[in-house]
Amino acid sequence: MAAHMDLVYQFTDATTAPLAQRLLLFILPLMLLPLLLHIASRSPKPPKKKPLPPLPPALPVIGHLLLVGDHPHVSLRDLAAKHSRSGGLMLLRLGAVPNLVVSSPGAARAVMRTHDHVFASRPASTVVDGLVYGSSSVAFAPYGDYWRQARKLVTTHLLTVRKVQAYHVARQEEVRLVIAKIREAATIGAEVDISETMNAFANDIICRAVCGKFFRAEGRNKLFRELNHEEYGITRDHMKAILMDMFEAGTATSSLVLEFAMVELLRNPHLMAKLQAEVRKKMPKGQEMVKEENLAGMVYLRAVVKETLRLHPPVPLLVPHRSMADCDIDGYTIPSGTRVIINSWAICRDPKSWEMAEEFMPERFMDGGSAAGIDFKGNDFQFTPFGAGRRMCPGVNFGLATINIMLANLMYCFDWTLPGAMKKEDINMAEVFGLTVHRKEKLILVPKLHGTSAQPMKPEAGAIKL
Ligand code: HEM
Repeated sequence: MAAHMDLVYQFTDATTAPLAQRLLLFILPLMLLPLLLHIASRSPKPPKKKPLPPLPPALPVIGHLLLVGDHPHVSLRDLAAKHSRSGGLMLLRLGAVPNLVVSSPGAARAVMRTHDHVFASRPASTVVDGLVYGSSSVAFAPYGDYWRQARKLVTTHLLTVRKVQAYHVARQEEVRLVIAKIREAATIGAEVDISETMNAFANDIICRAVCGKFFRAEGRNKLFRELNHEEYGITRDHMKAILMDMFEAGTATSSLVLEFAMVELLRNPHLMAKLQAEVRKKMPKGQEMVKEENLAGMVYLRAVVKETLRLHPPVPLLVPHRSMADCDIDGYTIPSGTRVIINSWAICRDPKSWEMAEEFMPERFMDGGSAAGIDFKGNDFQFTPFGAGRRMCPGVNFGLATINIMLANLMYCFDWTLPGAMKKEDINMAEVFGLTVHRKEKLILVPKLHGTSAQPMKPEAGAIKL
């Protein structure tokens, strides 16, 4: 009994029974544990944050900057193949900025369709600010009221299907001027600088639409005069920025497609012959030039243009997007403010989506072909040369009208060869990367008038600049 009392004493008297105190401290939590566990299991858990997309190993400060070479679309494709799960999402730190790289149709759909409202902004860039009146152009403006008004202005006044059709006379006139100059070159056996000629042509087409017929001669400014900037709640400077944007966005893109189409057709003479046969067959006898109303039945022409856009999308990484809120995709968290690079070039060449992906094969888009139903209208995420969603290119119809009529006429009026002893294997396909990707070397070709056996008047060296 005395021993028992000793024990009780030891537990209760803090000064004289330290062993009992320590035992109590040990046993009490054990006794309370079931109760604590029960309470914890009933209280709401904070949501578990999803992980960031995979990042390749990075260097301090510069992050992944050195991993991106002279051809970012190519290095980003290779990095994504190595580091992202099924090639979809990967995070790169380029300097201080986190960049989400999108490299699969599924991830592109998530960014430009499912979460389009989150990713529809543009990152700020001081370079762009200097160039185009402080990001006030349509292409670089952040998402918001200003962008909405600016986009509405260009679509309603310049780029609707009806407006684009209304310019067909101007387009036909510009095509006629180019064809006349190439005819001159063909007659004297001169070479033609196709790169330069197509660029000037695309620029003149935009000029006619934006500035009116007499812009060059009289400095008049048709659309500037027509547009009431107050109606859109924007300043005159903004209006200038928006219309200048049309030259930037519309010239290089359309002319590059024409140039790459010609390069691919020269590299594949049997396809050029097939296209020429279609265009020449569909034309009424004796007509001097292809007109827009003749284009309707030219299905192979459309397939050639599509295939050119697939292998050579002029804007291979689209224009960067920016997220405006945290967003979960495919089990990853994408933090607000992330810059988004969509590698449309890589997706357009991915063998998982395309049969013989690296081959120029317009037949894939024809009836019965492996990509027969696929289009670039923003619904097929394996093929987005114009982007998709809110930021999709509003100039699709304008660009295609320019490309189709010119390519049809180049095929109808001339036969084409490479200069001198150059063989198709000698064509240099090296590219230079910018916002658009262009060929390192200019495309110089020799035209021969179709349907004439007459020899050129006198062979002449040097390319004609139109
Ligand atoms: C073959 C020709 C063309 C191609 C391949 C092309 C491609 C593109 C691409 C990839 C974008 C960015 C889409 C995105 O960020 O997701 C874009 C934006 C844009 N394009 Fe085009 N484009 C072409 C022709 C044109 C033409 C002819 C015009 C106008 C005359 C034009 C005006 C614009 C504008 C204003 C934007 C900015 C849209 C915005 O940010 O809301 N484009 N284009």
